[in-house]
Amino acid sequence: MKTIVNPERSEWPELLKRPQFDVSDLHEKVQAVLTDIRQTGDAALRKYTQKFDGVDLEEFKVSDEEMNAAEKQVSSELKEAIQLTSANIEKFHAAQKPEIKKIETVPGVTCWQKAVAIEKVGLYTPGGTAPLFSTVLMLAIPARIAGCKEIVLCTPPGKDGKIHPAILFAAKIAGVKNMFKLGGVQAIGAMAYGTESVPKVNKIFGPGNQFVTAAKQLVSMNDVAIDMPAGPSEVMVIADESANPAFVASDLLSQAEHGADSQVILLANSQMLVHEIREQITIQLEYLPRKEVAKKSLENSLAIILKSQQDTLDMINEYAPEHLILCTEDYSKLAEKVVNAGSVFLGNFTPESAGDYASGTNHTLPTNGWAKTYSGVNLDSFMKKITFQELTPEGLKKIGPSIEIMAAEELLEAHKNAVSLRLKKI
Ligand SMILES: NC(=O)c1ccc[n+]([C@@H]2O[C@H](COP(=O)([O-])OP(=O)(O)OC[C@H]3O[C@@H](n4cnc5c(N)ncnc54)[C@H](O)[C@@H]3O)[C@@H](O)[C@H]2O)c1
Ligand SMILES: N[C@H](CO)Cc1c[nH]c[nH+]1
Ligand SMILES: [Zn+2]
Repeated sequence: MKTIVNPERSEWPELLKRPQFDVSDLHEKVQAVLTDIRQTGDAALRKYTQKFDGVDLEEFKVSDEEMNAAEKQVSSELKEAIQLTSANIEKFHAAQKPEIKKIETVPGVTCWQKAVAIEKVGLYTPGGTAPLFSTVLMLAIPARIAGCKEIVLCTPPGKDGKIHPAILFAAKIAGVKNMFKLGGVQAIGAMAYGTESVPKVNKIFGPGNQFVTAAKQLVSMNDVAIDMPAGPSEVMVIADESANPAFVASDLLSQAEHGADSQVILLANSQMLVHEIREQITIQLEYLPRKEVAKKSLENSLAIILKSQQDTLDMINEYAPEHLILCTEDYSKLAEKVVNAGSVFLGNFTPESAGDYASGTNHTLPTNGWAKTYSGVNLDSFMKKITFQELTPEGLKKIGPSIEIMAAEELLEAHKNAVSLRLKKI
């Protein structure tokens, strides 16, 4: 992790770039796999599951026996933790249900919008290097609360053709019935086009590696909607003298351990503080099973010393982090001015892991600066809104003449007639 002191604003764009990997032929390769899946369905899924996951699968669908067997393999402590987490995710997302508000824009003209669940959704849970069963809960619980009729879940099989029991248990708790052993591009292609064994969906959700992200982008051009670009995890921590260096180090490491392509950024107000946090990183790193992954990610990462509060705020909003942790004396004031971030964590006792697992907020969040325009997954992501309107004759009399004038000016005589004919009958 390099330290940079008071960089010039002109240097910020280069400094704040996410790690770049050579993806020049990525889209071409991913497109070839997608085309094969579209044309040959399950046969292609079999071929690429063998090639990329190293396993021959006859059946992709997870059976009821597998689901039930998993329940016995999960410890009671883990089951309790999953149940507590699920209850909190449920509480937080159920509270997001929109109310129908009927608005009378002028007397006799009533308009309202109704949120309706997307009928068929596809959820992806990464499983390449870590069994992210928490992602099952983050996606499947809001999908169920929204009322999605068909929920399809894909996650990669291990070399033994099995899925981690905690992923299966989480899926069961969340009410998922249609689950498939498919990872990477195979999963995204199958859900986007449908195959003999996998149903086609209307919208695909979930994070994943560069292959998953590229496949989601490609299928979203013509075939299916997607939630957002959710790529390699990242965190930005803002610290001053009130921050606990050990806590800050643990938060930086918690996102660094996700993948070699993750990025963590520390914004501090003194060299001394950066030094203390670095010391803690060195100590804590030694105990991490994923130390090598975290070390690689720290090579993509930065400690930046900024003296001015305004610079700190501007840098947060310029970087638009997936996760933002504010460990400063005046964190409430600072939080109010944040306009670009996926999820914000306030104070010394709010670790980013709380949002990853158990507080109730969603951990599927926009990365790579997309927090400037996208929200994280929430109940709305699983719904679309239909508008309704009803006019009385009195209402049509009020707005009809304006419609006639505008339609005529746009040279759309049929539009005008639709009003004029009715006005003559009132
Ligand atoms: N932003 C978020 O909300 C969020 C949440 C959790 C995880 N993540 C990110 O998700 C990612 C998880 O990645 P992962 O790799 O562990 O799991 P993954 O499930 O995304 O990918 C595994 C799949 O990649 C495919 N694959 C591997 N090598 C390939 C190749 N050479 N060509 C084509 N396909 C190939 C395989 O089919 C495999 O099943 C990490 O980058 C992590 O940071 C992001
Ligand atoms: N931090 C990840 C999102 O960037 C989500 C996650 C899942 N498990 C642990 N963490
Ligand atoms: Zn995490």
